[in-house]
Amino acid sequence: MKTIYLDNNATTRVAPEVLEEMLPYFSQLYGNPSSMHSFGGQVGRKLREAHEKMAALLGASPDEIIFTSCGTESDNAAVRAALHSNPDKRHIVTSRVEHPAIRALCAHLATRGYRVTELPVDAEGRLDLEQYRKALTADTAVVSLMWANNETGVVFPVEQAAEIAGEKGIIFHTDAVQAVGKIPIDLGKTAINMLSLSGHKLHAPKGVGVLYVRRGTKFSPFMIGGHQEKGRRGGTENTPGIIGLGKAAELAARYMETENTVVKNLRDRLENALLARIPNSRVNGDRVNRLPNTTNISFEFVEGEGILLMMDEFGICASSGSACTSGSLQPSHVLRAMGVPFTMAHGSIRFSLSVYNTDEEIDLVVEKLPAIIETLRAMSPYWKPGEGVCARS
Ligand SMILES: Cc1ncc(COP(=O)(O)O)c(C=O)c1O
Ligand code: FES
Repeated sequence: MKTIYLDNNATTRVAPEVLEEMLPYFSQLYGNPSSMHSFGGQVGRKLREAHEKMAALLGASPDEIIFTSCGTESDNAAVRAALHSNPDKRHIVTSRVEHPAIRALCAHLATRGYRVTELPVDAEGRLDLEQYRKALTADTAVVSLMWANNETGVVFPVEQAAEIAGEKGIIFHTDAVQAVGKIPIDLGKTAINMLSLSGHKLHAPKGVGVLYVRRGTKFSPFMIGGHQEKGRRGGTENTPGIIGLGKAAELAARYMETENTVVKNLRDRLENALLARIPNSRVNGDRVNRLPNTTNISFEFVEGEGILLMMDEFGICASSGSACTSGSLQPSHVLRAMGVPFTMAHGSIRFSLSVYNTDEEIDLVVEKLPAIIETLRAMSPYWKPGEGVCARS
């Protein structure tokens, strides 16, 4: 059975060009990039090239790019560095819809004497910039707001938010793991101090990420050790991964327009067809300020897990916005923050596309899903439109 992969916000396929670029660095060119000999030196040159390619994608300069092990490490390193360089300040501003890499970190810091403000979002998942401005105080050390939400694709106005923080001398970090490669980013034109991204969301392999640190922003390393990454991230580099992510950055720049035309059209076609064919369905999140590849759709009175299992039988991969898998009967914190009613939140599915998806794949999902929802609703004693009771709540 062919896999129809519509779960690209979870992880992406390594692009064939990326794999090809990486392969020699496992077996033939395995030298240590820090070695004095030319065998290692040639790998060091290739790493510098990866910094340049990543910098070009982000509108940064190569010495502002630090390669890390993942998005989570970049997020942790950024927030901790900001707190370290502001030892007298104890306040962190973030939002209710951040990825656990920030949310759980802030919850941890709250147990270590920091005060955390989690800004709310409206029903469309949007941030109120006035409320944000008011949350910033003389005690605020760092703001961390995601550029785009992994569950809904909603894009936050981080450039404006960074300006506002900058005016008050507050360090601004953004988790751009889902945004990079999908929307144009030109960091040279913004006041953003730090930005995180992850290779595996960008058609590079898992286990490599980037932390951008603006020149002039104080930074103390999270990983203390050797002099790698100019002393800002100790540890022998994941050379194939970094070289792969450099190549992926080059490809992302090339595919940016395709993401915003071809992929966006496929996403819109999928979304519109499902909404038209399936009653009691709706899109979660702002449909205007949204990533071009993501749609989060709720199918009322059914469980997301049931939909995923039935789609799996046709090889269709997507994600559910409910949290039963984590042992909780609560739907995702993102949908709860948006106030999505339980009957809707429990049946929410995230489809996230990539440049590798085709018209035929979208046609198949549009053909199969209405019957799946109908089957599940027929099994649910609560499928009485208008009355709104979740099958398991
Ligand atoms: C918004 C966001 N931040 C951070 C991460 C974590 O990235 P990684 O898996 O590379 O640690 C993810 C991955 O799901 C994400 O979507
Ligand atoms: S999300 Fe599983 S019980 Fe509602």
